[in-house]
Amino acid sequence: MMIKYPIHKVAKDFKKGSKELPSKEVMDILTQYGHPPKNHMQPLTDQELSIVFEYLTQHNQIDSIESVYADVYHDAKPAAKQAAPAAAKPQQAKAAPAQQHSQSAQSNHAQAHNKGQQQAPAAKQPQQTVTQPTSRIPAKKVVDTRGGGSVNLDKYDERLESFTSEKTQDRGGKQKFQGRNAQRQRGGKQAGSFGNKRRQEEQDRLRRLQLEIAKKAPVKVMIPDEISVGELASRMKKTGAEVVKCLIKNGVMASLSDVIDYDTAAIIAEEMGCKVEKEVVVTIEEKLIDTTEDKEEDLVPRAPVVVVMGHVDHGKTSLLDYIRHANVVSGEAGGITQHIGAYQVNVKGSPVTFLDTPGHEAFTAMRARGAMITDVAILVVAADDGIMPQTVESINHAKAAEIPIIVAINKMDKPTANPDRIMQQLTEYELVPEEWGGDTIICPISAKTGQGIDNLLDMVVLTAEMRELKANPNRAAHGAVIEARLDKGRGPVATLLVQNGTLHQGDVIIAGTAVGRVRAMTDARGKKLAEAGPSVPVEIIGMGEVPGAGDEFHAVADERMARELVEQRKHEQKAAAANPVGKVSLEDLFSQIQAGEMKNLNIIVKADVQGSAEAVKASLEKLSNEEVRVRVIHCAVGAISESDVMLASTSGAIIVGFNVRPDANAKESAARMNVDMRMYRVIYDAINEVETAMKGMLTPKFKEVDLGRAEVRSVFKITGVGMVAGCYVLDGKMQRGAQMRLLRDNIVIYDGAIASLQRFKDSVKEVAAGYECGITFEKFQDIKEGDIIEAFLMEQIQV
Ligand SMILES: Nc1nc2c(ncn2[C@@H]2O[C@H](COP(=O)(O)OP(=O)(O)OP(=O)(O)O)[C@@H](O)[C@H]2O)c(=O)[nH]1
Repeated sequence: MMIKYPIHKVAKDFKKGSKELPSKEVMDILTQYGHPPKNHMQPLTDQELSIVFEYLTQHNQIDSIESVYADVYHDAKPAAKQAAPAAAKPQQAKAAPAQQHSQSAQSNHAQAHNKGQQQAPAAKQPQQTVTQPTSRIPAKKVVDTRGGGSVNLDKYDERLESFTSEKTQDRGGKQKFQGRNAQRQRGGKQAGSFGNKRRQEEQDRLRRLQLEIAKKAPVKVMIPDEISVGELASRMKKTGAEVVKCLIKNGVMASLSDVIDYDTAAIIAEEMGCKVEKEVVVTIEEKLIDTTEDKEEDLVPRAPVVVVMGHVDHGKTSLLDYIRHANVVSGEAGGITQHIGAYQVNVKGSPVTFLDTPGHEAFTAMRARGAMITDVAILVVAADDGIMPQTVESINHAKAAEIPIIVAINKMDKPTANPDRIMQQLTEYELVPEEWGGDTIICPISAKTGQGIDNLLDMVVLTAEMRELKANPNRAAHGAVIEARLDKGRGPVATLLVQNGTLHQGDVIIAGTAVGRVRAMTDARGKKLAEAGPSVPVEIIGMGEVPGAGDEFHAVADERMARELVEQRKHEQKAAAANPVGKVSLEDLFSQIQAGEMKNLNIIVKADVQGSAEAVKASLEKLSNEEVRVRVIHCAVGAISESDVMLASTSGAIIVGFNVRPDANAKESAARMNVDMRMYRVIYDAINEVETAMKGMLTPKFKEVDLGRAEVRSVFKITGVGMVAGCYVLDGKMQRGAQMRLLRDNIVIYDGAIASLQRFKDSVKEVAAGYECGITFEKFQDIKEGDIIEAFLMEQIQV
């Protein structure tokens, strides 16, 4: 059958680079193979077309067939559309026979070819010699030149596909090929109908091949941290059912709308033949806040930030005041007049920043909020007093924050001062003075006379130098909010400590959930500043609302985005309040140990007497094994306070109370911060529970559910009944039969059950808050006015 496909059209359809192929080149090929055409208008026969086609494809080879089919697969739709023009169809239909003919054409005209090979300059390719216009297309070199982009063969898509499908058969052997060829040559209509059938088969085979190749060329899927099953399916170009099936196979029962995590999704995607890439979702925070590490060469030394801690009345405020007012070594006029929460002084040319809020509460409150702002702690101990409970707390807080401690033995002007005794006591807390061979700097001072304060400041500078504190002033400011309040005239006022970068007037800052522009900046001397570098504390106005003390602040470039981030943070805060995150608890201790997250189990021990505190501490520390070291980071006598809870929260510790109870604030903070508090009355129970928890054998069966608290206001004796506590219910309710414990100064005096509950003369089941009642206890008579009764129920926990 003749095809009306003239030479010039063929030449036009074969592009060479961006140019059309000259008709002459096509004519040359035909001449070379013994079919000299009359002119460029001559329509080509099937056979001639095959020769041209094969010659061109032979001389424009691509690297691998897979790449061609991968393209075909990916561009399946557009390719199909482009292949549609009706004019192309007859030629495509002839594609298979054309190839078959090519063999005979080539063998018939081998001679002609050999002679004419040098006459085909257009067909020459630099990497190929034309000496072997091979008799058939080699199995692995093929077909399409689209890979090289030099020939536009869109029109021949289907033809090429047919060729390739034949090529897949070629692997079956030459004989088969020849057999088919012979059959074809036998010719006739019969062959035509066979041809149709065969073409169908070939197309089917091609489709299968394409599918296979598509599988080999995996779809790349981007998977975020979480993804719904439906979305995953669509990204993998699979059906939802397929994905659900694969999930079930992997033991995950999920429907299309369920959200699965990255790990699960990645396993499924890989199993389904996809190439997985993690989709990194950039949050507003990441976009807005520059968290890149500073390069060493950008860093310059910065002033140390110092906190003053110690027991009540040991002279913290006096020391800070002395430094602030005398401004001893700075020689600057004026002195510091305002209290803004922090100030900076010069010590022989070296600036030192002091947090002007004495005590560890403020310090711990900031740490609890994640602000690590201090570099050095000055521990003030009164020379005439000694180490007191808050001194110990301060030591433990500073140790937990891993900052060096300089001890200032204060009140040295007093005749009763006994620094040696204090140094002796300090050794018990691993603070061994330098003069005794340790590494703790001890400075005897008097905040009243100023004695030794120069030396103390020198030591601070020295300690800071050892730490090589550095920052990069040439970047957007970042730091912490030291104090914040609402001023009637000026609006929100905040003291910021710049920790890195430089804060400029006019900067947009975001601190916690507050955002605003720095309208004005002043230092502790009331001096206006245009900018503040690292370790410089400044008071600023211009925030939209009052930020929280301890909040981190960042200077940012985009105010609109900062406002968006604030909204997001507010939303997250709400969600977090509703669903507090777990910290350390005995229940999940074992899993944390196993997951390698837990190397140290930090414990805070509070007990009723020093002896038991020490005993509990020693016994707990003995539980350390190769995997976990049990560290008692704070051990003291007295009720569990809010400060203990904060320390626990910041150090990831659990609190063990031995014969003591938390006070109301501590209880509330522990619930808020999710700190695990365990109360025991027998040392053995405490040891046993921590030990079993470490072994993962803790099976809590009961938990306490608080009912309420009542205060004993009077005690009277009723014959036949015994001592009756006349009580006022402070909160919650009292309930007959409930468990109770009797506290005296937050020390547990007795625990048992409420035996009877009376309202006037009536025996009642429960009494609510705000009412008075009479309570008797089983087997306990030693009730005193002011005692507190805590009522609770033991509720079974479903394990
Ligand atoms: N003699 C003498 N008295 C001092 C010295 N330092 C402080 N004091 C006195 O000790 C008392 C307590 O001093 P503060 O500076 O208020 O002590 P603090 O540690 O800040 O106390 P709180 O703020 O209550 O925690 C005051 O009456 C001071 O006058 C000192 O070096 N020598």
